[in-house]
Amino acid sequence: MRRLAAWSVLESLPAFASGFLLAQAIDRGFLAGEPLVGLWWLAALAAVYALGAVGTRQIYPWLAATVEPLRDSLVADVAAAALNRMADQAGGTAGAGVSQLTEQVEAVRALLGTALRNVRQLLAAGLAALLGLTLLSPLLGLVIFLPVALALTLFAAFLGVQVRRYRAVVRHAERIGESATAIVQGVRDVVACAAEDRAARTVAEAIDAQAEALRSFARSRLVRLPVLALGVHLPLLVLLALAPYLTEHGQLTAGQVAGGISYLITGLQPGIILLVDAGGTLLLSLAVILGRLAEICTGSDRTSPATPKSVATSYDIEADHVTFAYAPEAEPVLADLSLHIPEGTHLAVVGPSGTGKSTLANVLTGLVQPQRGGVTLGKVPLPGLDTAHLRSAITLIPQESYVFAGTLHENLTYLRPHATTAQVDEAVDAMGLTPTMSRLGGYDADIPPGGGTLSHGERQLITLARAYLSAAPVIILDEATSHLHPAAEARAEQALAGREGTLIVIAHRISSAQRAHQVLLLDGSSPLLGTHHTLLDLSPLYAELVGHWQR
Ligand SMILES: Nc1ncnc2c1ncn2[C@@H]1O[C@H](COP(=O)(O)OP(=O)(O)OP(=O)(O)O)[C@@H](O)[C@H]1O
Repeated sequence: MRRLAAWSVLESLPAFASGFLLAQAIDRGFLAGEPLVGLWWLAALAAVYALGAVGTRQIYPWLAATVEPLRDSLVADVAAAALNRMADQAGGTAGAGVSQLTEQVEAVRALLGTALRNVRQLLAAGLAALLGLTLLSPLLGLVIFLPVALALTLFAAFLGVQVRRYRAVVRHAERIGESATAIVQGVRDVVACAAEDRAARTVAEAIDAQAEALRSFARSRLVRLPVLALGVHLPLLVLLALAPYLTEHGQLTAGQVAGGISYLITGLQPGIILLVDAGGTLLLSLAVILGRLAEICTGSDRTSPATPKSVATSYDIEADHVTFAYAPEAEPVLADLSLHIPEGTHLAVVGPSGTGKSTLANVLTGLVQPQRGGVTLGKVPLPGLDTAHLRSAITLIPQESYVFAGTLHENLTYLRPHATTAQVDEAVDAMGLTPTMSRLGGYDADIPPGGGTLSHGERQLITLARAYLSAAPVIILDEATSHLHPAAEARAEQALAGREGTLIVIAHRISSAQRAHQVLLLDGSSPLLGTHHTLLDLSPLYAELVGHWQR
């Protein structure tokens, strides 16, 4: 940087000397009736330009020597930070993240190269011109310096606002990329769940936010107008307005006026215009991208410090005084519910419609958070568990079967993509899915969007086989057998209960409760837990439900 600065002095020599030499050529040569002398001064000016060119030539190696090592160390820091942070995130796409960041480093390299080449050159020329002007005529120097200083102060005062607003633009652009990437990666799930509109809304919101951020940034750029008026137009106007008076009173010669105009037009004005226009956006981009990279390297871009999440080592489920309502003013669906489900239990949940059975499944899975009380898995509160771990520990199968466009094999192994053929065969056999598989033409049979010709029962069997195949120690079926006939339901439930681990069945038929070790009766007020037989004795509501089911 020091060498760059030193060669910049030589490079800006023409800007410093041009007005003075031009003034000499006019005053001592052409206006004094000595054209040859005038030409000599102009020849001196040409020589100074040649010297300046030597300075420019010497700048280039030092430009590269400044920019390239900076780029190398930035790439190393940023890639290391990105890889570290993605190693912390399960399922992080390190490759994409690092390539996006190294692109930003390339942008820094290009911007810094341009800034050091052009902005430095014109700013040095502007400064040299101002200095030359002051030496040529201290009075002119002062008169020009005042509006220029005012313009630069105004520019500097608004630079912070511009940087903040430009940073918001960059952040919103990143958000568009993130939300679009998430949707593209999960497009199969988006289509299978008919969530296209919601996905489109998510991206649209990010795009609207960026448009607003761009408008706000554009408004902050309006400050360039008064800056250009003060720094570029006013000095020339002042010089031209004062020139007749000052020359008449012997304060300035005609050559000095011409020299002063030359300083303004060839030195000062281009410097200020570039600083405000191209240089402004260039320096802003540089500041914002470097700031982003620094945040990534220091980890300060995360909204909250990453607290290490736990994993459960056992799978007892404990609900402790859980109260949950769908809205603050709504009646709680679950009120002060406490429940212990030891690992390995087969529990059936029964109750009239609307008493909160599905809600309980969502609370136990951590999909919704209770307003009071909490749920633990293996003594770890659900919010403290690593999300990926929680999702792989508890498989929730809802009544609406999630079958997506893909092969039958892909649908079966959705929760265990690396299952062996023997494991898949076992799951298919256990769920009684073999006839369906034969009908479809084997594991490679394509299932079209929406499930094609699959019956509701077949779809449910596919999702049940998927749950059977998953390594989840806890499976929750939320009326997931509602389309199966009783024998098929019994076969599937018994197979799932025979796996190691916990099975919670939100019962669709009384037979589900009869098969379970424990039955939880939800009736909207005081839940009851017992066996099928104890509840029959204890609870008229349960007896009524059983009677209703058996009719
Ligand atoms: N997303 C929601 N927003 C607001 N209220 C909801 C929501 N989901 C469920 N509810 C309400 O919460 C109550 C319990 O619903 P839930 O689906 O948990 O009951 P359920 O016992 O599973 O019913 P069913 O046997 O009919 O499936 C109902 O009154 C229901 O209308």
